[in-house]
Amino acid sequence: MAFYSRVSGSVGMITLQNPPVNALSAAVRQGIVDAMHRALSEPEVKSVVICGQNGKFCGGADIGEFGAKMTGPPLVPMVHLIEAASKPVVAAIEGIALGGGLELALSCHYRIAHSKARLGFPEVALGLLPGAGGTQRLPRLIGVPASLDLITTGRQVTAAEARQLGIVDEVTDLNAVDAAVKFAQSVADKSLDARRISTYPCPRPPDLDTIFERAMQQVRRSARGAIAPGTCVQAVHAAVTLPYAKGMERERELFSVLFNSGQARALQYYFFAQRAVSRWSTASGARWDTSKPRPVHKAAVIGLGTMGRGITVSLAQAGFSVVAVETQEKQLSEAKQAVSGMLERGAKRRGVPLAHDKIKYSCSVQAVADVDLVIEAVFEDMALKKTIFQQLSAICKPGALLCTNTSGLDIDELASQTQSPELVVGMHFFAPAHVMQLLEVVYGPRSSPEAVATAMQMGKKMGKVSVAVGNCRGFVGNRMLKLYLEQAFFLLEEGATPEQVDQVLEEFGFPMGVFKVSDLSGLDIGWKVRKADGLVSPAFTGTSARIRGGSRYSPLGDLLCEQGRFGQKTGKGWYQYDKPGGRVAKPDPWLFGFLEDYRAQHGLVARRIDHQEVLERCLYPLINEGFQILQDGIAAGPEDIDVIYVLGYGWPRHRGGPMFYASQVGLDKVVERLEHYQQIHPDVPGLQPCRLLRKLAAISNPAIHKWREVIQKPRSQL
Ligand SMILES: CCCCCC/C=C/CC(=O)SCCNC(=O)CCNC(=O)[C@H](O)C(C)(C)COP(=O)(O)OP(=O)(O)OC[C@H]1O[C@@H](n2cnc3c(N)ncnc32)[C@H](O)[C@@H]1OP(=O)(O)O
Repeated sequence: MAFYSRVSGSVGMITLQNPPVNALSAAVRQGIVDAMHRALSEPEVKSVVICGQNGKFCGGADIGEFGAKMTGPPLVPMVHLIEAASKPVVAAIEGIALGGGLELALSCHYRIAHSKARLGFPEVALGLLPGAGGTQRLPRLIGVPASLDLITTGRQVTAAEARQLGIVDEVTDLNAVDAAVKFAQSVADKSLDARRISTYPCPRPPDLDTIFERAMQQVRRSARGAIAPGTCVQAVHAAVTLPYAKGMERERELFSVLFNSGQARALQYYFFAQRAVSRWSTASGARWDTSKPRPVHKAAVIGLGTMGRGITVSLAQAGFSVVAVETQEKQLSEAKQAVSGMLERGAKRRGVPLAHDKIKYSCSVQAVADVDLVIEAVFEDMALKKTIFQQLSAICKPGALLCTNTSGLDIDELASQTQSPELVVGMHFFAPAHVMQLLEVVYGPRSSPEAVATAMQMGKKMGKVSVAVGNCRGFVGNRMLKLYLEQAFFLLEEGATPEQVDQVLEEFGFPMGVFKVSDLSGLDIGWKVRKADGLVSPAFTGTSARIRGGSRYSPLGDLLCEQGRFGQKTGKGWYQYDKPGGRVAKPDPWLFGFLEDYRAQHGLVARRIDHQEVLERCLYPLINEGFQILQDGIAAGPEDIDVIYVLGYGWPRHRGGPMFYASQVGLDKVVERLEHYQQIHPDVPGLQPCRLLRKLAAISNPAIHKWREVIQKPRSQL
C-alpha cells in the first residue's frame, strides 16, 4: 500500500509501503492514486513528496504479479496523473529507483537522491522494456545515446552519475526525505510548465541514424538471441521520431510483444530461481533457515594451479585472511606473481584497495593449522586428495571445515579420510574462479547442516550464487554435461562436423558451441578422468572400441588426445588455431579426413543431420539427466539445476535453464523425441526417458513451480 500523511503543514507525503523493495503492486498503485487525489484536493497542501519506506524508494513493478490477471490501477495512467498534477511533486530517492520505480520518479517534477542511491532500468534483464513511459521520458531528459546505454544494458547508475546525466536535480548525503520536503516547500509556488518531461522535445543529434544503427549492431552482438535489447532500441527510436502520445502507443505495442513472449517468462522465472536457491534444503531435510553457519575469518587454499589461484583471489577480495599453500618453491613463487597480477587488475577495475596483505604464502601444509576453513584445489586425483585430507584432518584445529574443489569426485570418500566427516563438503568453483559467479556446494551423506550453511554463506560473501547439491559423480553440472558431450561425439560419428554442431548450439544462444568450449578448456582434462575411470585402454580395439559397459561409447576425444590435440593450448583440437594458445577457431581439414577414416574403419556411413536433430540430441539427454537428478534427490528443485546451467555452463538466460526450457517445449514432446531417438540408438541409455520425466509428462505438463509436489524426497541420511 501507500501511506498518506501531511508534514510541515503544507507538504503532502506519499510513502510506498511494500517490503522488501516497495514494488509497485496493485495495492501500492491504488494507494498512490488515492493519495495523489487527496493531496490535490486538500487546499492546505502546496506540494507533494513521494518516498519509500525503510530507505528504499521503489524496486519497480511487482514481478510476482506478472503472471496473474492485472488488477488495480495501471502504471501508465498513474504516472500521467502525477505528471499532470497542478502541485509540484518531488521524488525522494533513497536506496533504489529501478524500473517502474524510476518511471515513477521521472513522472515527478523534481528528483532529490541520496548519495548512496542507485537508479536504473533493469527491465531488459527480465525480457521487458520500461513500459510506463521510461523509453519516452528518459531520452527527452538525458538524450538518446545515454538513454540507449541505460535502457538496453540495464546498467544501474549511482546518484552522482544520475546527477551528471541530468536524471536527478539534487544529491544529498543527509536524509533525502527531509531534503525533499524542504525542496518541495521551496518550489511550492513555482510554475510547472518546464517540469513535465513528456512535454520536452526529444533531442535529435545530427548523426541519429548512425547512433541507432550502432546500437542495434551492439545489441545483436551481445544479446545472443535475446529479443528485449533490440526492442528497447526500437522503443527509444520512437521517442525521437514520434510525438509523445504516439511514442507512448509504440512503447505499449512493443512492451506487449515482449511481455507475452516466452523469453520474458523465462527471464522472470530465472530472476526468482536465482533468489530461490539461497533457500536451500538437502535430501535429508536440513534447511537454510534452521542451519547456522560457523564463523570464518581465516581460510586456506591448498594447491595454487589455475583454480587455486582464482579461489585465493576471490577469498582475499571478499576480505578473508588467506593462507595459500603450494608444495614447491618455484610453483609458489609463480602463483604469488599470478595472484598479485589478478588482484591488481581486479582492484583497478573495481576501484577498491588492493588485498595483497590478506594473503600469506607457504610451502608447508602445516601453515593451515589455525584456519577456520580449508579449500583443497589440487589435481583431480583421488589418491592425492585422500592423502591431503588425512593430513588436514591431523593438522587443522578442531571444528575447521575441510572443503574440496573437486569437480565430480566422491565427497564421502574424502570425508572418510578425516576424523570429522561431518565437516567435509565440496566447494566446486568454476573457472576462472575469481570471475565465475557459480558455486556448487556439495554435501555428502555425513556433511552436517552447519557445514553446508557455512559453505553457502562463504560463497555468498565471495559474491557467488551458491547452489547446494547432493553427492554423486559429477554432481549436477558435470553429470548432465557428460550426456551432452556424449551426444555431440555421436553426432560426429554419424556425419556431423564440429562447426555444424557448434553453430546450432550458438544459434540456440550458448556463447560457444560444445567443441569450441572443449578446445578452450582442454581435451586432456576429460581424457585424464576417462583414463582414471578405466575407459581408455589399448585393449579396447575392433568391435569393443565403441562400447563400454555394454553401452555405446565414442573414443573420438581419446583419439584426438593421443595425437597431442588438446585444444587451444596445443593449437589443435576439434579446430585448428594459428598457434598454441591461439583463440580463433578455424575448421581443420585434417579433422575431416580423420573423421572419414574413423567412420570407414568402424563401418559407419555418414548421413545428413539436420538442425533439429543436433539440438534435440544434444539438449534432451542433458535435460533427461536433470530429471534423473531431481528423482535421485541430488538437486532440491528445477531452479537449482537451471541456475547452475545459466551461471556455470553458458545456458542462455532468456531460455530460463534446461528444466524451464523443457517445460516450455512441453515434457510430453521431450519424452516423445527421446523415445524416437532411443529406438534408433537402443545402445544409448541416456536416451531412455527417466521415471520422473515420464510421470510429469503424463500429468499433462504441470507448471514448473508444481514439480516439487511430484518429486518424492529420498529418505533422510543425516
Ligand atoms: C502488467 C504489468 C505492466 C507493467 C508495466 C510497467 C513495467 C514496468 C517494468 C518493471 O518495473 S519490471 C521490474 C523492474 N525492477 C527490477 O527488475 C528490480 C529487480 N530487483 C532487483 O534488482 C533486486 O531485487 C534489488 C531491488 C536491487 C534488491 O536487491 P537485493 O540484493 O537487496 O535483494 P534481493 O534478494 O534481490 O531481493 C529481495 C526480495 O525482493 C524481491 N524483489 C525484488 N525486486 C522485486 C520486484 N520488482 N518485484 C517483486 N519482488 C521483488 C526478491 O524476489 C527478493 O524476494 P525473496 O522472497 O526475499 O527472495
